[in-house]
Parts: sequence; structure tokens; C-alpha cells
Amino acid sequence: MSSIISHSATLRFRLKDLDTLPEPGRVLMVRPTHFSIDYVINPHMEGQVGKVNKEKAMQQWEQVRDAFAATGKEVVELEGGKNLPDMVFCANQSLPYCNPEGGHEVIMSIMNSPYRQPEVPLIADWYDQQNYERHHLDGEIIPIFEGMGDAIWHPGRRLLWGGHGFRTSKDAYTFISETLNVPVITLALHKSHFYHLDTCFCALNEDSVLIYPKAFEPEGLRLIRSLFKNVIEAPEEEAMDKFACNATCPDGKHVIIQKGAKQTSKALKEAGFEVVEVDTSEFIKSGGSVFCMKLMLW
Ligand SMILES: NC(=O)NCCC[C@H](N)C(=O)O
Repeated sequence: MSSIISHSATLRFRLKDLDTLPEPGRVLMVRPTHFSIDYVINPHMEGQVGKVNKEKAMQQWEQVRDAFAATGKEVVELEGGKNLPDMVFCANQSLPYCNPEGGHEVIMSIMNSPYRQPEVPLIADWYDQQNYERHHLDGEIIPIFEGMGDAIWHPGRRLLWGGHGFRTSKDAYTFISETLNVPVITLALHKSHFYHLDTCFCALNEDSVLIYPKAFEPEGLRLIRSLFKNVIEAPEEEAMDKFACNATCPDGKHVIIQKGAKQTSKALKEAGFEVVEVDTSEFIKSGGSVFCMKLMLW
């Protein structure tokens, strides 16, 4: 069922009308060997050029990797490309999918920044080794799409949430919806600190989502509230400084999140989740945390 839904008035299905989507069993991570801040392409990077502590970043990355492994997921490690300091944020170069026949497909990104564009062919090579069917957007028509930074699967259902405004053009979702045969709910982003959907929206399980509400337009909030029964809200300072909404719930139960997001962690615990705190402070300097540092796949 392909369709684009941008207004709650045109939402014609309930979650249980949609086919189920299996839980991803694997986690891809790119080692931060070449991670650094060499340029500024989002507001979090301002004043941070040259300020990454590389040894600390490696330790933090290993802690995140171990947290995913502890949930029982298979972690696949890739080496980052030389001179590609942002490749560690491997949520961004692609959108993988497991189709109803169990086949593996992927939509490759068109990165907004020329600094990051060479990351995509390296990740595409990896998908070829994994026998994924690759799809590419027509760059003449769709200028930008940043993979799972903006396009996030609804846990357990064949439904995609698609952020747009800063790093992804809304038109990308027409191609994605038709190619993968899934409905896409589009969400406009309008605050530059929340430039990817994954900075303000974390789908936890089929019924629950963690959001920073002010990053959305009223219509986007209506759509989110129409499909998630439990909407947990992160306060501004935790969403902004602790990247609280850039958490990941890989199994519907554990939430891996930047440490120190106290109110968010409390709300998650009250909602029945097990909170696993990690420190990603070196990566937050670049505008990313747990969610961006990995890619869930099948
Ligand atoms: N939010 C994400 O999905 N990724 C973080 C990307 C950080 C990187 N410095 C960038 O601005 O592209």
C-alpha cells in the first residue's frame, strides 16, 4: 500500500490494518577511527572544529556497541573511510527494508553536504556484499535524502515516518513509498537544531514514541498522536543538550540513551522501559548520539 500522508484528515488506516514488520536482528556500526569535527554543517558543530577527544570517542563508541550487543543483537562493524569524519553516523547513508517476502532492499541516500557524499558508495559496496537490492533516487528530481536520519520505520508495522525540511526533500517519500510499497507519514521539521527526524522522534515500540514536541508543526503532532497511544515528551534542555530523543529501543524493551537526560529517563522507566545509559558526549559535539551511530537492519 503506497501513499503519502501529510495531514491527519487524510489518515485512513489504523496501525492494526497494516502488515507486520519483523524486528531487525542486526546493528551496523562504523568504527570512529577517522571521526573528527573538520567542518560545520549543523548548529551543534559550531565552535567544535578540532575539539574531538579521539581516545574518548573510541571508548564511548565501544560502550554503545556493547550496549547493543547486550540486547542480543548481532553488531556488524565496518571501518570508516579516511577523510570522512562523519561516516560514523551510519544511520544517514541509507534506509534498509525487509520486504514481505523476506527480501532485503535498501534506498541509498543523497547526502546534503558534499563533505558527506563520498560515504554513500562505501556503504553501497557493503550492501552489495550482503545481497541487498539497491534503489537510488533520481538526483535530478530529488536533491536530498539522508536515510534513517529522517526516515524511521514504525516498530512492528510496514509504515514509514518521514521527516523533511533540512536534510531530506519531501518528494523523496513519493519514490520511497512507491518503490517499497509502504505508506509514508511525512513530518515537517522547522528548528535547525532538530535537523533530522531522529533528533526529535524516537519510535520505541508499536504503541510508544519519545518526541521533542516543539520540533514539529501542529499537524505533525496530530499525526504522531493519532498513531501512537503513548507519547513521551522530552524537555527542551534534554532534547537539545543530551540528544534525549536520539535514543534507540532495539527490542521494544531496552532504551539506549545518552546519560544525564534525567526527566526523560524517569518518564521512560515509568512507561515500563529499561533505561541503558551511555555517554556519547564526543559525538553530540558533532550533532549526533546513539540513534545516528548505528543502523538497525535485517
Ligand atoms: N542525526 C543523525 O542522524 N546524524 C548525525 C549527523 C551528524 C553530522 N555531523 C551531520 O551533521 O551530518
